[in-house]
Amino acid sequence: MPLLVAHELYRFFHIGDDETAALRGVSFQLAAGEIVALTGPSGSGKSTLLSCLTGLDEPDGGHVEVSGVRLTRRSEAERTRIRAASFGILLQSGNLYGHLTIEQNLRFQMLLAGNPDEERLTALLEGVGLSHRATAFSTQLSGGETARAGLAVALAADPPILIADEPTAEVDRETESRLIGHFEARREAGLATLLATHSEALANRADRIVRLKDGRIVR
Ligand SMILES: Nc1ncnc2c1ncn2[C@@H]1O[C@H](COP(=O)(O)OP(=O)(O)OP(=O)(O)O)[C@@H](O)[C@H]1O
Repeated sequence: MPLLVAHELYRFFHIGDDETAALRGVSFQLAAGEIVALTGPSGSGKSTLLSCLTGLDEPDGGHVEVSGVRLTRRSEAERTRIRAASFGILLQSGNLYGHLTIEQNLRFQMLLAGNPDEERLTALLEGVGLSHRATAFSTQLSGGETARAGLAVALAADPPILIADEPTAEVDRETESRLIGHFEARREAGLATLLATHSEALANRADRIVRLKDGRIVR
C-alpha cells in the first residue's frame, strides 16, 4: 500500500477578482522506500502541493490519504496529530524556533515525537555538518546552514515520510551530495522521501521524477 496518496487535488487562490488555479487535478502516490523528485517551473504548484499533502493547507477539491487514513477535511487538531506521526517537513523557511539553539531545536523535535536520543542528536548534527554550530541560534546561521539545520529537525523523529521543499537550494556541491546521502539512507531503511527541487543533480538521484506545469502533472 502506498504511504501517501493524493486524489485529484485542486487548489485555487483568490486575490481581488483574480483567481489562480495552483493545482488542477493532481493525483500522486508515494511508496515506502522511494525517493521522488517533484520538479517544475517557478509557480507551477510544487509548494502548494506539498502543503496540501501534509495537511498544512486544505485542497479545495480532492483528498489526501496517509497510510490509508484520510487527512483532508479533518479538524486542525486531527491533521496536526496525523502530520506529527507521519511526516518530517522541511519548508523553504520557518523550520526553526529562533529563540532556541540548533541543538535545542533538535531536542525539542525529538521530545515532541516522544523519543529524545542524545546520540542521534549528535549524529544528526554531524550528518548535516553542523556539529560546530550546535549552540548557535538560527538567526546566527548562513542560508545554507539554516537549510541544513532545518533538515536535521525534519529528520529528527525518523519520520516515515520526509517532505522537503528545495532542501539543497542554498548549499554547495559537497553539502548537496552529503544531503543526498541522507535521502538514500532513508530509502535503504524503507522510508519515503518527496523532494521539491530545481536541482538536476538531486532530481537525477531520485527513483522517479514527477513534473508539474501550471498545476498539472505532465508526463
Ligand atoms: N497564498 C497564496 N495566495 C495567492 N496565490 C498563491 C498563494 N500561494 C501560491 N500562490 C500562487 O499559486 C501558484 C503556485 O505557487 P507555488 O508556490 O505552489 O509554486 P512553486 O512551484 O512552489 O514555485 P517556486 O518554485 O517558485 O517555489 C503561483 O501562481 C503562486 O503565485
